[in-house]
Amino acid sequence: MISIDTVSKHYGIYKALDAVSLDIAQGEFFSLLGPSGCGKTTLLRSIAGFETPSDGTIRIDGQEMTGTPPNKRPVNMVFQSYAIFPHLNVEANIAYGLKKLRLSTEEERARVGAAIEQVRLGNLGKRMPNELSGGQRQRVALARALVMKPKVLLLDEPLSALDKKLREEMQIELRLLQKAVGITFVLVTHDQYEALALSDRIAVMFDGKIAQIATPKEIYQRPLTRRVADFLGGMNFLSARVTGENGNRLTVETAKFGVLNMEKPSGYQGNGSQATIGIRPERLRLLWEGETAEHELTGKVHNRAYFGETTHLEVAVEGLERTLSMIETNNYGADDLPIGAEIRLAYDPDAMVLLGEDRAAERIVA
Ligand SMILES: Nc1ncnc2c1ncn2[C@@H]1O[C@H](COP(=O)(O)OP(=O)(O)OP(=O)(O)O)[C@@H](O)[C@H]1O
Repeated sequence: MISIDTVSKHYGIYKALDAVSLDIAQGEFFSLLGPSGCGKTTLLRSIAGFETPSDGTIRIDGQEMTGTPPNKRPVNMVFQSYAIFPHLNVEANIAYGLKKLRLSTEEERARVGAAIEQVRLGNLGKRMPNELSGGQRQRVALARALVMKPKVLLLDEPLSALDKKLREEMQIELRLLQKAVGITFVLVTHDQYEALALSDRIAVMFDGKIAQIATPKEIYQRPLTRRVADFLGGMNFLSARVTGENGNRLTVETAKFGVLNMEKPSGYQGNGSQATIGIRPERLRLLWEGETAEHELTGKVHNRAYFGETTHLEVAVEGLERTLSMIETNNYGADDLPIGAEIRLAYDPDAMVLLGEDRAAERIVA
């Protein structure tokens, strides 16, 4: 549906995008995720036609887009600051873009009505923007884009102006809406939870480059590098040493987690090299008295933070340079563990991932 082939964008000698390639399928909910300045907005704006790549090509639906202005592309963009007209009511705002299509009054009314239904604005059609909540205004912005029946909807941090609770509600709705309308959605966000909750696939970007493209589960559970792992959530990093190689598997020795057989990561350095292993905090589990596990460690509670539904523990383990972070749901009493308490914890070697090297990026055009 969208095919991006070695697209670069230079601002003077600065590389905002550096040879980015990716394909987005018809009907996919695809997110561009990364920290501020990584180039995700530049990429989205290039798809929309608001930026012209310095190099590379963008195809939409098989059509090369170079030289095609934004209003001639089969895409529509929803912005962070939902640009709706304050002097027009909801219906007139949604109908605005349709005027140039010169539809019959009935058809225009039907399309506006359908869009209002899609975003569940119900009977608010006659309201003025200043009589709407932030979430409702964002729905108007969405309806305004959907009413044009684009093949692709581009969303630039559309929910970032909303408060946390409303944002979470809108995330669920956005996902349902996308499945209902079947349009390809491309979302830009720096919020990893938003990307995980909404997307079919995510591209994580750093320094103008794609670091990894995968499904939410894969990118969270099997990050390719330390930087991707870190950006997607909490991760315990352990040093290790590679001592053997067999096909795409490596034997890896760790200080406290024994000898592990792991998948070879990208950028693998060779036998004998130092390696980094990651395990997510929620994949370490407290063992209570009488409980045993095949793989366990002992340690001491170094710090504890109560978060209502969960408690985060920092556990000092002798022989490890750093404390281990753990997240426990508060059913069993982790929230009452005193600092200094001796504990045992279980780990699952299958939840551990061998991380590849992050390559240093150069953003100045040579
Ligand atoms: N018109 C411009 N002129 C010069 N540099 C620009 C221009 N637009 C963007 N940049 C730079 O290109 C880089 C990528 O910008 P971009 O807006 O794509 O980042 P982003 O990942 O979307 O970040 P944010 O989340 O902060 O918007 C940034 O370092 C930015 O300063």
